[in-house]
Amino acid sequence: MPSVKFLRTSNLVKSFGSKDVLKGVDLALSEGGTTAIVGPSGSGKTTLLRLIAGFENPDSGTIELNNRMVAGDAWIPAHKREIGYVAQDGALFPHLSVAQNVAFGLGPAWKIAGRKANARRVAELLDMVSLESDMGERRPHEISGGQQQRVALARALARKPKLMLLDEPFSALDAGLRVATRKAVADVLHAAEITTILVTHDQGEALSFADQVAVMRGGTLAQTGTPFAVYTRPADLDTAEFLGDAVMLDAQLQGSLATCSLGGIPVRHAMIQGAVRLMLRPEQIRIVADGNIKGTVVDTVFFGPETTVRIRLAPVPSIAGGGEIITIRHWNAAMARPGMELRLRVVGEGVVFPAE
Ligand SMILES: Nc1ncnc2c1ncn2[C@@H]1O[C@H](COP(=O)(O)OP(=O)(O)OP(=O)(O)O)[C@@H](O)[C@H]1O
Repeated sequence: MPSVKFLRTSNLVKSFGSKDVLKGVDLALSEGGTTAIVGPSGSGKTTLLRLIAGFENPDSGTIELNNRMVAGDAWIPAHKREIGYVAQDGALFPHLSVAQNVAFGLGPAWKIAGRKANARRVAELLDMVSLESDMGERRPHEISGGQQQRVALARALARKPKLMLLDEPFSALDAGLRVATRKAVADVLHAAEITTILVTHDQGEALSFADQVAVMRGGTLAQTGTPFAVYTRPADLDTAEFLGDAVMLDAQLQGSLATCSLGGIPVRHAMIQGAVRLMLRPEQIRIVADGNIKGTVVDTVFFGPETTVRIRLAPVPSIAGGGEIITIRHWNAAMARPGMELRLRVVGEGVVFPAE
């Protein structure tokens, strides 16, 4: 029997004019979980989020939320779905103070509760997102981008939503603030046990934020799984390359051993045999003092904490292979200078795809 899911979209289809944006999306979320929908620009991520929120109607397919049909065979409007929504730019009202922005999120309850109760609740919400209550007097332009996003979150939390939808809420922030704000937002949502969907085109953000990652491409979900599973066992080549840097080599697969210029690499769950494309993540390839696999440094790029190193693999006469250029990373720039000959070792398993 399938497990009961908090949110389930079934075969969701949506077009705008002649453009087919969603071509049958099946997504299921467990209660309290965090899902990241990641995919290239234009793949349909925001459209999916807007259908779930109730801002748009699907052409076909259904959405069930918390044991209710909300779209498809029935229609529950956005304001009755108990959903919070934080947009890319926070969308705060510029003419209202921070406290007034948050109070707006209380909705009709704001009119019923007394002034003191409202002020208390606003202070509570600001505290939840780690903002000092004296910030309440300020206007949005008087606080930082990260603080603005936290105010937007406080406003979205005001009505105690069961599901929080975050549409690229960190993308306008600079790198340091982005990481800190993301962590703060994740902690708040986790503590409040709110089921969350984050839309992002940033792989690192998706992998670090969520316990389920759904990879969207061309209006369908190419793969859904834990961050570890989608990163280490991508379902296809495009997903492999979208989720991070990949070292791709031609290989011959026999049983569960792929033979290539980097030696014999174990492969799990191989569905094919013979000529394949083998994928390894760069961090699986280590520079070692001693070993059979040789390569020569072509060039390097220094990034601070790490250096990317392009290496031309030595010829391997036994398989008529070698000569490929691979890119790996190393923490010590001095270990790899152009022209140096290195020894390499592969750790872990590879993933294979049909040969092109
Ligand atoms: N209201 C609309 N009318 C017409 N076309 C639309 C509408 N909304 C979205 N589209 C089109 O649908 C496609 C998918 O858009 P969507 O915003 O869902 O993608 P996305 O994956 O969120 O992209 P991005 O990361 O760039 O925001 C795009 O080609 C977009 O132009």
